[in-house]
Amino acid sequence: MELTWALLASAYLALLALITKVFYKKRPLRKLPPGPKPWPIIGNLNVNLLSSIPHQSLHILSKQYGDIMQLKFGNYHIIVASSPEMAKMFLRTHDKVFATRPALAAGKHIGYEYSDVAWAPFGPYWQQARAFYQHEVFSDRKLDSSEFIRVEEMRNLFSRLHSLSGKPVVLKDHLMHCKLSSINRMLLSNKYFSESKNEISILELDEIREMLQEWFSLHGMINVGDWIPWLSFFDVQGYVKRMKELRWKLDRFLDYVIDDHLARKGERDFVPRDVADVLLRLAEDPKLRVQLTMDGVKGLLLDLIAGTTHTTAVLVEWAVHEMMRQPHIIKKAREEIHRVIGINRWVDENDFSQLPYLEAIIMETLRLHPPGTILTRYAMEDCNVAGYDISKGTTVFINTWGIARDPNLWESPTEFSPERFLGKNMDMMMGHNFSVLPFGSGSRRCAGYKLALRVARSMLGNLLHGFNWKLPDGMKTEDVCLEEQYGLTTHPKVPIAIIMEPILSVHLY
Ligand code: HEM
Repeated sequence: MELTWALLASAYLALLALITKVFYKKRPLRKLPPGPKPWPIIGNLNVNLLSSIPHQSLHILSKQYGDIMQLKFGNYHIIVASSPEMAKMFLRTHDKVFATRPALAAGKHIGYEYSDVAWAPFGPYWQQARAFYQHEVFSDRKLDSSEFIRVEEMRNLFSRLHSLSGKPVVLKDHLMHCKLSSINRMLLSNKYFSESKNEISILELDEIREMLQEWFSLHGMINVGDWIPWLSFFDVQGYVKRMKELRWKLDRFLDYVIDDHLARKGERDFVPRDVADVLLRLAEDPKLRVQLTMDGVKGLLLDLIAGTTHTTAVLVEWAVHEMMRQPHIIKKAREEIHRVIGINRWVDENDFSQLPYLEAIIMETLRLHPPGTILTRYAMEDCNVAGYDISKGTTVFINTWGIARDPNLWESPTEFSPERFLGKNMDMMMGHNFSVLPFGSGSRRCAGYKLALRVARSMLGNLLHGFNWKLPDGMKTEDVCLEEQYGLTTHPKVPIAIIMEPILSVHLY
């Protein structure tokens, strides 16, 4: 009897061993980057990360865990890179593995089902869309031919500021107004918003400004439903509800623009006159490598409109905030401009090569206040990075804000000092020098940097050239706020109101 039991027990154990061997392959040990211990269910999505400014929290965490660290958002792995060496690993060495973005709710709802360039997954559609931008919008020829629009709109801005001289103006609103008018005319041949009660249009200026503000804010939120999918149904933070509301408003605007263009297309002797016309013609092209849908047309237009209005306005805004705290920089920059340009004309988009101090101010602003503080990537396959095993499906954050403030790389890193860039070339900001990456790097580098730089240089240059800047009575230079408001573009938390006093001849305004 005992022998039978012993035989049965041995047979059972042998069977168990066989099943285990067949069904459970031994997992090789994976080497993972260090990181804080995740909590059950939420992982490291703790209150600190959700409520604070993410690039600042990640910067602090990376000091403890190193320049490559692992977090968990819900059940998903996140890798944070915080040094030039690690940034280079993801953006250059393994660019092909990480050349896509995670599919988050913002991309679905307000990135037109991932059909704009910024959200589109790496592949033929994204390549086709970037090539379209390159040829139809950002080539030097196209940018030169639309310069007159930007010049006209900038003059309109200066004449508005001239009429408000002596009164405090919230510069941010005026910069966005100007950028919005320019880009809509460049892309759509029309502004499509009204600037006063006497004009009638599909939207008022304030409405479109608020829509774009919301677009940028929602892109910057950490939406818990993206990382804990079973919670997405409840939309606990209400972000998806806001995205859907915004999508409705965007559709109303963009459908109107598209219908207006389609109506003109029916006219005799029609020739495409703007980017929207060309996109609508492509949407009907059966030979296109990847079909372009109406959502795609809207997504591609929206990227350009939003990309231009906020980013460049935020860059100029930060420069003004920093300079108002150090008036000697304003004086030095204005002296350079008046010496080189004289006082009888405005600064052109092409004058920058003769204005090294202005260029250094823009570079220093891009270092200290990169409008996009974190670059986002997504692993398309398993990859070994710096000896660590990164699995397919991992999201990667590259904290460019933290890198550009690293005391090991930059002397007095939090100090605004344009002098550090005197004699240096803007090329170093274009993704080759991994200690300063305001436009990103690799395949997903900013598509619109050429336009951005033309606009920022002439805008900031002319604000210095044509106006004295004064703080309102009772406000001291040290009162100018440098706190950040996080979003897809991180902008000053408290917008500055300054008094702009014209200094050139009246006929120029
Ligand atoms: C100061 C101005 C600007 C800054 C600092 C800036 C910065 C950036 C950054 C950091 C990225 C992410 C790059 C990466 O992931 O490696 C980006 C992407 C992008 N930017 Fe800009 N940008 C600016 C202006 C513009 C303008 C004016 C446009 C268009 C009119 C634009 C269009 C885009 C697009 C479409 C992408 C997505 C590229 C892709 O995923 O393939 N940007 N930008």
